[in-house]
Amino acid sequence: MSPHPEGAAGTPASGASPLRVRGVHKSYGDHRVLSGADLDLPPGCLGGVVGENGSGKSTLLRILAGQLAPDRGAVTYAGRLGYCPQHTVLNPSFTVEQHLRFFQVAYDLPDLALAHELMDVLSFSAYRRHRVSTLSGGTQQKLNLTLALMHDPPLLLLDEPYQGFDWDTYERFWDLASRLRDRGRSVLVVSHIAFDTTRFDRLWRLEQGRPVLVSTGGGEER
Ligand SMILES: Nc1ncnc2c1ncn2[C@@H]1O[C@H](COP(=O)(O)OP(=O)(O)OP(=O)(O)O)[C@@H](O)[C@H]1O
Repeated sequence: MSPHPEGAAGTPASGASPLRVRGVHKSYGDHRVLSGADLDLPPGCLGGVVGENGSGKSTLLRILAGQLAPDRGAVTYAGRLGYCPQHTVLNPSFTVEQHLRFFQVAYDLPDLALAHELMDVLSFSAYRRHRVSTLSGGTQQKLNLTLALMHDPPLLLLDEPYQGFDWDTYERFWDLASRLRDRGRSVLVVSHIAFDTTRFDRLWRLEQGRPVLVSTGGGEER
């Protein structure tokens, strides 16, 4: 069943959890990657999914974002989502500002006030008129993240969002994620790195095709 913004199979998402995942299975040919994944992300929760390389984190996130259909299972969520994919999907010939304009139209936004604020927070406003092909990998990732956040969706799915960030930007990313959480947004961050786990309200480890809840609140790992 493919994800649907108003709930799987047209069933409006109900209850406190804007993201509800039930029994998601996914195989690539004979290679089983997800085997009955369940996950709930409430409002105002900063969640993390960690796991080894190849454990299926990106597959799970792509299914949650609606980019990939599961073989079986249901994903429901309420409202819009912001998805920051692992690999940037940017056009090298266009400038940063042109990307923002395209996404402004796609998201039907009256202005770019939030996008410009995010650029300030991530400190890359100086590159507004630069073409993507001239930007460093870290700056491209800042744009990738800005494009996912600029419409202020209630649910954010971020796949390795701090790749290539320097330490200051990495810290700023966490401040931003915490502020979004404090404003009631649900944020799910995927990472192959299991350090900094105390930053999460809920942490899952992807093991044998299923997210196993290893900590809730305060990052106390089981
Ligand atoms: N399109 C595809 N076709 C076939 N196999 C795939 C495809 N996409 C992913 N896989 C395989 O599925 C498994 C899970 O991949 P996935 O990218 O979801 O893992 P991951 O946990 O995100 O890995 P990483 O930490 O390296 O990003 C891997 O063995 C990968 O090779």
